[in-house]
Amino acid sequence: MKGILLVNLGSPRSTAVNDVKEYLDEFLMDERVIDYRWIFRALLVQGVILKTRPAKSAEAYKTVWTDEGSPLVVITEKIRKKLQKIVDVPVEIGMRYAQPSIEAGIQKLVDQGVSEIVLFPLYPQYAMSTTETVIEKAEEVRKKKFPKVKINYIQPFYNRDIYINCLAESIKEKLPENFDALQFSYHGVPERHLYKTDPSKTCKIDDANCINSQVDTHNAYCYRHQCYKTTEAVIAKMGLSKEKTIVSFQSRLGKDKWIEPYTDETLETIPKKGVKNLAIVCPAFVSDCLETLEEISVEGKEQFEHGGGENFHYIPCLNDEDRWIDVVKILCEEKLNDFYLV
Ligand SMILES: C=CC1=C(C)c2cc3[nH]c(cc4nc(cc5[nH]c(cc1n2)c(C)c5CCC(=O)O)C(CCC(=O)O)=C4C)c(C)c3C=C
Ligand SMILES: [Fe+2]
Ligand SMILES: [Fe+2]
Repeated sequence: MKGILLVNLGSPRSTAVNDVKEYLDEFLMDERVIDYRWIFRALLVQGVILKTRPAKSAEAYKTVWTDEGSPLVVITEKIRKKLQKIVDVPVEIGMRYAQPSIEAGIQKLVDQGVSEIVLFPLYPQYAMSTTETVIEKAEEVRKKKFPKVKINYIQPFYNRDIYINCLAESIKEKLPENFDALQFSYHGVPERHLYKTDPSKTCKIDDANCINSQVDTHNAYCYRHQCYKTTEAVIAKMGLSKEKTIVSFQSRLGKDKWIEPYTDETLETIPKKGVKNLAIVCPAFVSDCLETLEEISVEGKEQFEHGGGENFHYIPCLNDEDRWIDVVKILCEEKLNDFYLV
């Protein structure tokens, strides 16, 4: 029997400082997130970051938390429920970090008689810290606990027409009548991660070709390339000009160089260049979360206004919109059918 596991990033179990600390410990000790040798990672995470960040992050989580829990987990569960209504195999969720874990999700499917799973990492773009770590973790769990279970993984879908159409329509519907620019703010990653996922090791970060060229052997797994390609395809679909579009990267952590331009700096400076009315969307996230509801909608708005901006319009993620659920269904069904081919 077949089943579907939707995997998202995960959130702390509550906004208590200790729960946020436990979550950040698991998240940041992932070698695909902070990719230093174990000893240096432990020194940085446990010796520095976990001393102060949990209290600060707990305060931020409190501002977005709902009666049902973390927005990210609540929305992922809503996606599951809606998908379950339109497919005829069991659907469960699993989080890469914290609860409900990937292992718990697989266990729930196995308990319903499932032995072939389509696992959907809910990230449009590939990165070590997104798709790669989800597959790595799921394979570890599968080999250790469920060796008889087969898993088919859904690949990044940033360039799939069905997804681009869905995102373009969703943005179009929510755009204000008057806006000077539409900003696409993606979660950032350290520049180093782009080199690490380049199989040919030839990426020149400053070379615009990396962003603009079609997919080739060097950028096939390049997160930044995929973010720019997402933007390019969406604005083409919307009929929006490049001149009215801004791409930037948010949520930096630590002292390393992250991919540029940075969202916070961009928000402060664009009003002086004439962008007084801004619409902003975050297409690295399929569901709203701390990074969109607090970092962009609250902090980002303040940065924009501080820079002289007048109207800041945040465009929500796809969340549980019906048209997105239809895309999830199609992507899952493609992989469900793959099992027949092996
Ligand atoms: C969407 C893709 C994501 C990438 C790429 C990513 C990389 C990445 N993240 C951190 C550090 C943090 N991220 C945090 C929150 C967070 N990150 C993503 C997604 C991506 N991260 C999401 C969806 C969320 C929100 C989770 C939620 O519960 O709503 C946090 C925790 C919050 C905080 O303390 O600010 C950290 C820390 C790194 C280092 C990294 C790159 C490798
Ligand atoms: Fe993150
Ligand atoms: Fe490159």
